[in-house]
Amino acid sequence: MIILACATERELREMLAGLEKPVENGAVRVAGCRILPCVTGVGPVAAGISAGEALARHPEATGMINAGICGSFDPERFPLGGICVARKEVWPEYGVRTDVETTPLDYPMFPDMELDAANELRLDPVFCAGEMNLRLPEAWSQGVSLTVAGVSGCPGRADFLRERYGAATENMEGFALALAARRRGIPFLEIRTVSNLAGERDKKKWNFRQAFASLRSVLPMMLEGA
Ligand SMILES: O=C(O)c1cccc(C(=O)CC[C@H]2O[C@@H](n3cnc4c(=O)[nH]cnc43)[C@H](O)[C@@H]2O)c1
Repeated sequence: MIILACATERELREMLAGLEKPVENGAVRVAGCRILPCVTGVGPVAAGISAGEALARHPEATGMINAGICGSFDPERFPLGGICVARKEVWPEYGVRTDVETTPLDYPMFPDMELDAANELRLDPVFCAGEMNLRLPEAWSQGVSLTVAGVSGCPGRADFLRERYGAATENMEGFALALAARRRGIPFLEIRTVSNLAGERDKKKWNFRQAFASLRSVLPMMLEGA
């Protein structure tokens, strides 16, 4: 059974739209795959708590997908409405903050867990998709995904994060969910659709509707042939 974790009801609804889904003990069966829908709430704290609860309640979970909308640092490779796959998750706010930047703490989040850096998790989306018997279309761009509690609210912050981390996209839950899956030892995939440019405050330039519409195409493509 795969946990499908989305921050909001709306994102979850779009992910499951149009798919046949007879209910089985809270899970839904979609094209032969058992999926447990989970609304995590917005932000890394809510997501971490929700992931812990879901994994405790469902020790039989064999994988986790995090799906939702995101901001893009690179509109050429990750345009509005585009589907992107995280190949690394970074939590840039974990560390020592100066006026200039945040340097990762020497102290690990979990002393019994080795991360790639104190606040980074390398992901392996192709391998994890295979482990979950899912397709990962090659057309979906892969990039570094940042998880923040504070959404980038100006171009300067977005420019800094893009340069510092080689970041492709920004979201508010991915790192927490990836860490929970890593700790449990199950495969993890993060698939997001772009709703806005990171750091762009002009809502007329956002396109949440297009990002939600793109979410509808994600599961059917991943389940093709399943
Ligand atoms: O009020 C704002 O400035 C603002 C800017 C962007 C997004 C929001 C949201 O309420 C959405 C948060 C929700 O969606 C994901 N998301 C979407 N775009 C971004 C982003 O640019 N930076 C971080 N997270 C984003 C996020 O995962 C949340 O679940 C508000």
